[in-house]
Amino acid sequence: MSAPATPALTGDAAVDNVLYADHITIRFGGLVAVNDVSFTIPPRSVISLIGPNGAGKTTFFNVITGLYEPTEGTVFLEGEDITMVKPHKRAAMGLARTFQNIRLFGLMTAEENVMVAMHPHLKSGIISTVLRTPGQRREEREARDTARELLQYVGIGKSEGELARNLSYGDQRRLEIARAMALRPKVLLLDEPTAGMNPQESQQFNDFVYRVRDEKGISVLLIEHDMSVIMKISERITVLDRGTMIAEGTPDDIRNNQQVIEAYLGKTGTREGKRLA
Ligand SMILES: Nc1ncnc2c1ncn2[C@@H]1O[C@H](COP(=O)(O)OP(=O)(O)OP(=O)(O)O)[C@@H](O)[C@H]1O
Repeated sequence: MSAPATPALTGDAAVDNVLYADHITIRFGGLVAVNDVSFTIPPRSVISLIGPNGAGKTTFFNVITGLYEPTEGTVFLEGEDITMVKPHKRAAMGLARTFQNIRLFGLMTAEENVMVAMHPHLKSGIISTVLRTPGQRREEREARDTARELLQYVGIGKSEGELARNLSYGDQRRLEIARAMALRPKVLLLDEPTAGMNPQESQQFNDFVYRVRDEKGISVLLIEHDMSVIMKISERITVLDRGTMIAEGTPDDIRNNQQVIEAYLGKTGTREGKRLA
C-alpha cells in the first residue's frame, strides 16, 4: 500500500499518539532533505524508518530528537508541542536515543555510564552533592541499584564493573540502550542498533525490543539498514525516498510495494545490487 506524502490522519493525531510529527519540511539551502512528511508513533509500538542512502532518514530523526529545527511543521510529544524544545530537555521529557556511532564514556564502568544518564531525574543539588548529605547518599545508592537493574535488564548485569571501552561491540550497544532507558523514556529512538552485531545478537535484539515494548510500555523507533531485521521486527514501516514519504505499511505491504522496490533497486531491479529481504 503506498501512502501520499501527507496522509489524512483521523482523530487527534497529536493526542492519540506518543509522538506526532506534523507536515515536516527541512531545507538546507536549495536542497529539500525532508518534504512535507507526517509521521506518528502510537503507544507501545515498534516502528521503522527506512529508505535508500540520502533519503532523509537521519535528518528526520534529528528533527524528532531536536538537533534540527524544521523549516516547516510541528513535533508533538504526548500532545505537547516540542518543536522548539532542546534535545537534552526532550530526552528528560521521554524521548531517549542511541547513536549510530556508539557514544559511551569509555573510561567509566558500565554502571557509571548508566548512573550519569540518570542525572536529569536526580533531585540532589550541587551543595548536597559536595557535602554528601544523607539524602544525597541515599539517592546515589538508589541510582546505583536502578543502574544495576537496567544492566541486568539489557543482559549485561555481570559487566557492571567493566570499563565501557572493554565491552564487546554488542554489549556496548546494550549499554547504550540501558543508558537511554535510564531516562525512563516513552519513546526509544534507536539509530542503526544492530550495526556490527552477529546474527545471534541480532535475533536476541529482536526479542529484547518486544520485551521493552510489552514489559515497559515503551514505543521503539528504529532507523536500520539491515532489511532482514526491519522486516522481522517492525509493526509498521515508513519509507522515505529523496525526502518524500513513498510508502507506509506492514512489512508485507512494504516488501511488495513497487515504488519501494524501485527506490531501493532502481527500475531495472539492480541498483546497489540489493534485494528487499
Ligand atoms: N547538515 C546538512 N547540511 C546540508 N545537507 C544535508 C545536511 N544533512 C543532510 N543533508 C542532505 O540531506 C539529504 C538527506 O540526508 P540524510 O543524511 O538525512 O539521509 P539518510 O537517509 O539518513 O542517508 P544515509 O542512509 O546515507 O545515512 C542528503 O542529500 C544529505 O546530503
